[in-house]
Amino acid sequence: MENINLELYGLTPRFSQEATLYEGLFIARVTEQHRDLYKLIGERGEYNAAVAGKLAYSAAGGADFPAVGDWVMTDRADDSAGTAVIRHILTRKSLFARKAAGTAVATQIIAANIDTVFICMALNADFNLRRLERYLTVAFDSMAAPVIVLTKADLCGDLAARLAEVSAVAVGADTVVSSGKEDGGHRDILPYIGAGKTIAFIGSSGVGKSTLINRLLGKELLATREIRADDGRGRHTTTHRQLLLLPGGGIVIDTPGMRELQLDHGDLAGAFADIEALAANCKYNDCSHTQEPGCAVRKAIETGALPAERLASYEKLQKEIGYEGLNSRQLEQEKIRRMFGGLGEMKQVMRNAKNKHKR
Ligand SMILES: Nc1nc2c(ncn2[C@@H]2O[C@H](COP(=O)(O)OP(=O)(O)OP(=O)(O)O)[C@@H](O)[C@H]2O)c(=O)[nH]1
Ligand SMILES: [Zn+2]
Repeated sequence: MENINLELYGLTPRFSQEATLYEGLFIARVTEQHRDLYKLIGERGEYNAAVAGKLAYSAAGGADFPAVGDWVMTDRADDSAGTAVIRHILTRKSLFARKAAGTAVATQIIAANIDTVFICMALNADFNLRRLERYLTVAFDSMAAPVIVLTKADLCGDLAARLAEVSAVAVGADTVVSSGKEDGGHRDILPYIGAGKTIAFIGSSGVGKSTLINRLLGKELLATREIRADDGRGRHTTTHRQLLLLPGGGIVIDTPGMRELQLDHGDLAGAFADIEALAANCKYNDCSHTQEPGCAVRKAIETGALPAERLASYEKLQKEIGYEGLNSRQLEQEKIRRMFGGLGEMKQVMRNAKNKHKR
């Protein structure tokens, strides 16, 4: 019987404490998800589990389903006598979610309990400040701490200029530079990684996420682009765990969902703290920053303190989030299953959501 130190997998007193509420059940972390089947790591090692019928039945559009990174309570400590059953999900400290296709409110949880998310953007043709703003919005919404990683520094002729541009949009997030081509080219991200801390990488395809993860793992576990091209079997040909321990300490989550993360939820207030701060000085509380007198935002654009494109992308994202209104965190916390029990309650939720975005 193995004896696993779950702290290495990110177990903290806060989760242990919550687990004591469920006497007779066993705590474990989700390391892989394959449709309805989950792979978990528990005190006795890895085992397979499925979701309890009751949990599945009450799950509202996926927000109540476990995802990679979740801490869960199961009915057995291993699967030696059959697949275990997941009975509860412990309260998430962060989560990445997306709207399930074709539905208005159903949310699919992509990954949970990530401490730090590295937003990767390459310093070549991929470089796009507007996209960076969108990723920051998603990251702030998740409650994971964002760190911007500018990759492929070896392909950049004017690093200082790029850094200056990024610093104008990177409100509240650190920025580091990496180069996958150079030995130790990932050293600047190391201070953000430590034992028991869970990290993840997001960013466009091809920016070098797998390359960075392989560096951290110290081996070519993930197929990077040239390897994939060779064998023609498509991405991620090497079957790999979706939650992995790093040899130097820490846990990396890399699921297909994280890689394809759509930019549909976001916390504008976090990603656009500069605009929110300016707006606090507008003469009118509900200033739309279009033609109202005493608008501090427009004034900042006139004086050049705020780039006009930044306000434009703020407005665009605001519109996109708009009526959808509810961010993933609200969905999680308020449990839509109960919220949409009655129309009156739903209206109240919409009102709250609208007020939230007005602030
Ligand atoms: N010049 C240069 N190339 C790099 C660097 N990092 C990665 N690459 C190359 O960029 C390509 C894509 O890298 P990947 O690590 O597969 O990118 P990814 O972000 O994991 O891509 P997806 O798996 O599609 O999401 C590969 O050919 C890498 O060798 C870098 O710092 N400099
Ligand atoms: Zn204004």
